Amino acid sequence: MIVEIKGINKKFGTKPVLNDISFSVKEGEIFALVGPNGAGKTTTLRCLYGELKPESGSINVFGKELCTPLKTGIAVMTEDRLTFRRFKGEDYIKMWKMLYPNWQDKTFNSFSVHYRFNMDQPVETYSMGMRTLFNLALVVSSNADLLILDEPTQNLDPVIREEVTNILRDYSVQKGKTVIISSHEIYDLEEVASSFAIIFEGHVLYTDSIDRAKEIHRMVSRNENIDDGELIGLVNDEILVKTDKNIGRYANFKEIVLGYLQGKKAFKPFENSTSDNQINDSPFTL
Ligand SMILES: Nc1ncnc2c1ncn2[C@@H]1O[C@H](COP(=O)(O)OP(=O)(O)OP(=O)(O)O)[C@@H](O)[C@H]1O
Repeated sequence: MIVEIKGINKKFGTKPVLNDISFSVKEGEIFALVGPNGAGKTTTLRCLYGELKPESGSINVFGKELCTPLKTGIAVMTEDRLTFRRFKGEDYIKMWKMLYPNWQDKTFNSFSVHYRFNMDQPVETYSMGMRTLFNLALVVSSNADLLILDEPTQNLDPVIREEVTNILRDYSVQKGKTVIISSHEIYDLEEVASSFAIIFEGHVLYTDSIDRAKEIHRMVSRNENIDDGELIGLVNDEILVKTDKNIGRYANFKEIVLGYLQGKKAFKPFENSTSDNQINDSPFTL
C-alpha cells in the first residue's frame, strides 16, 4: 500500500470533523474520495499531506510514517489553488524544480503551449479555470510518485474536464504513479478511478475497488423480496442492496455512491421499514 490511513480523528475547536477515518490506496491506482459538501474530504487530504495534524490515528505514506523528506514524492493541488502574490509562471517553475528532483520541463512546456499560459502574468490574475490548469501542469510535471488533487476538474469546461481526466489516467497507467482525487464529479470518476471511499459527516461509509463494489451491489425494485443482503439506500424508485446473491440488476458507480449517501441521510425510517422488507417512501423525499 502506498497510503494507509488508520483511524484518524480531527476536530476544529470542539467540532469533530473527521471520525475514525480509515482507507488504503494501492500503488499505481487512482483513488477517489467522494462525498457531499462539508463531508471532510479536504480535511482528510490536508491531514494526508501533512498540513493538519490529526488528534489520533496514523498516516503511512510509501510504507513510512508521514515526515518532511517523504514530501518530495508528493505533489499537491489544493482546493483554493493557493498562489503566491505576484508570482509569475517562471517563478513557480524555479520553485517546483527545486522541490521536485524529477521535474519534467518537457511536460510543463506541452501544457504551457496547449493551454496558452502567459508566463509573464502573475498567476493570481489568471481565471479560476486557468489557475486550475496551471496547478495541474505543475503537479503532473513534478513527476512525483503520489499526486493529491482536491477537486481537480472544478471550474473547467466539459471538454477540458475530459482532457484532464485522460491526463490523470495516463499519469497513473503509463507511469505507474498513484493519484488521490477528491471530487463531486461522480460521472468523471467512474471513468478514471479504480478505488474509492465515500465520506459523509467525517465518516467513511464505504471503501472498495470500483470493480468489486459493482460486483456486490444490486439495484432491486421496492416490491422485490430481499431475503439475503444489506439494504443500503434508496435511489429513485429502486433500492441499493449489498449482496452476493444474483438479484435485481447490477448497480453502477453513481447508484452505489447515491445509495450510500441517500441511505444514510434518511437512515432511521429506512431501518425501521426493513423488518418487513417494505420501503415506505414517504420519509424519502430525495
Ligand atoms: N479551518 C477550519 N476551521 C473550522 N472548521 C473547518 C475548517 N476547515 C474545515 N472546517 C469544517 O470541517 C468540515 C469539513 O470540511 P471539508 O472542507 O473537509 O469538507 P469537504 O468534504 O472538502 O467539502 P467540499 O466538498 O465542500 O469542499 C466542514 O464542516 C467545515 O466547515
